[in-house]
Amino acid sequence: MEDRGGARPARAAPAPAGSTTPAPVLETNRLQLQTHAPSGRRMVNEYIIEDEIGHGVHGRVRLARHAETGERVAVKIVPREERRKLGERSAGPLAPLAPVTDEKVLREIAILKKCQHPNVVQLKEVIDDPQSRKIFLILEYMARGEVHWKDDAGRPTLTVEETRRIIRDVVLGLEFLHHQGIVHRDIKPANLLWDEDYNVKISDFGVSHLSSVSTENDEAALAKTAGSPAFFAPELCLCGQGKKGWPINKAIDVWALGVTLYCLLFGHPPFMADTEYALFNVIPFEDYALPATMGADAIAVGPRAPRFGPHAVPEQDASPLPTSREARLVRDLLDRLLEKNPNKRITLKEVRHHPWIVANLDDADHWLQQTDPTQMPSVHVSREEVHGALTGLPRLRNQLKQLRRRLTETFSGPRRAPSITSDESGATSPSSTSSKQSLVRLLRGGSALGRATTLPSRPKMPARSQSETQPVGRTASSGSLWLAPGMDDARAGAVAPGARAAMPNALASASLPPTPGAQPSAVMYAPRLERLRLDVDDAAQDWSEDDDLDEDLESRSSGSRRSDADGTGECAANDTP
Ligand SMILES: Nc1ncnc2c1ncn2[C@@H]1O[C@H](COP(=O)(O)OP(=O)(O)OP(=O)(O)O)[C@@H](O)[C@H]1O
Repeated sequence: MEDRGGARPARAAPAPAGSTTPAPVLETNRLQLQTHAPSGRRMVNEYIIEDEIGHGVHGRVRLARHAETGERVAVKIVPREERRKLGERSAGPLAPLAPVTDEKVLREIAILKKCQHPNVVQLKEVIDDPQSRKIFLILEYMARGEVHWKDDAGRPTLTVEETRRIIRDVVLGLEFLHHQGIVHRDIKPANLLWDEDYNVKISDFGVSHLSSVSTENDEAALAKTAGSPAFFAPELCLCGQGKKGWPINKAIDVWALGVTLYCLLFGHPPFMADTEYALFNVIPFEDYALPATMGADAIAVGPRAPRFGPHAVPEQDASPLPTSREARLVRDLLDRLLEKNPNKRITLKEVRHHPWIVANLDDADHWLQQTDPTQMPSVHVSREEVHGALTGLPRLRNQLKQLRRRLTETFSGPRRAPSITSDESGATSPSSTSSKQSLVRLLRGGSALGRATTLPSRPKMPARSQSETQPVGRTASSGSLWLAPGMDDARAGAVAPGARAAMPNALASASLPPTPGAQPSAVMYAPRLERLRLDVDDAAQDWSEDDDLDEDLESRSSGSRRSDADGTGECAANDTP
């Protein structure tokens, strides 16, 4: 793996916001684990799993490579929680546990799907197999990892110009998020990742807030302390002490941006204390000090003692500050970002226009125009989309209900039974066994039903093995109009014309209007209809009741299970990464 830190060479000009065509986020409902024969590494669907990059509260992040295209991605492996299923409480402690996806993870996925911006880490695919205990988030790989901003001695490692570029990128990403109604809530250097070309992107939406999906009012949700205390805004600290007053809104991210700017310039945060409690009393009430110089290039900016609070130095006693334009501008920006009162704090739009931010740009006006988030389409994520962010059993049950209703309507609704006709290939209705297989396949394909004709074109994916009896179901969501699973149940139940080709013959022909002149035998037909209904019930049973699906998954995919040393949860026969 290449160097993920170190010196930062000049980089290519970043793509302006909104200039890239958003790639659709793939939703894959089927996990296939196998061994990549040439390397002996494990594969998760098309991705060859390589080294661990890091891990957070929710799981590990592994580097991976697409087997066909060679593209590198980061795979965030998130375990589901195991919980007792509803309705099985009475069965006692021995009742099997069901994998449940953490609400936070669902929210992170829903938010990431919405965020297609050059300065936000891009989600490419979600592999969510209801049979697996893990969810796999395929993210754009940020080759140079976290932004490195201080050395072991706590000195800044970035020059002032490098800091400006980083902050510029963060401002664009953050302004875009706010424009989408998302408050990140954990802006700090550790959540800023560098790509190969040293473009900075915002990552980690684990505690982010999206007002359109929140079940409580925005302020109450935002007031819950989340993130890192050193980056907490004064209004959050006061609220934590039970003192209300200032509103809690997206301005908390602007404050955290100010703390981040300070960290990058000076190698330490502006407010420090021995305990979290003490820190909560410093942040709202004390001014910050300025060191003598900023950046690795040690540009004069101070020193300046706090102007208010217990350590304040009266103005007449303070020594004059350096007057370079750079120093004046950066001090002005810091003061306005680290304004205690959120009502008076600078807005992100003002930050983007601030002379320190636009300094040294070839054409500041053009850049400002290109990076205006109000010129980008706004997308809406509903509460349903968060819960439908993944393929869950509730959605599957819904689809089954829809399918059953359709079958019932089709077969027993009309007085005249539909014709049993041959399809284009000359095949007639399938036998009950094959219809069951087809039906199960259809159901396991999940959202393929009714979606096939609505999908935008997708990136080329490698062909799957023909022997695979349960194909990976895929859907894609378009750049700004989301067709998130579960979002539109009516659509899931409707059979689009193009989707018929993928349906079992009996279902396809049954959903077509009766063929004139055909003479079906009601007597011959009735048992078949009954059989199909039973098949639907069987399939529902398979998917909602079977708790030992992980074993099934393993045996299907890779043979014997070994350890979970790689964090993927499921192991291929060859266990060596
Ligand atoms: N897309 C990515 N490309 C490269 N490295 C990444 C990527 N995403 C995460 N990482 C690395 O993996 C580490 C863990 O990331 P992750 O988001 O899981 O943890 P975290 O920041 O602690 O978040 P959480 O609190 O949600 O667990 C990060 O510190 C980062 O260095």
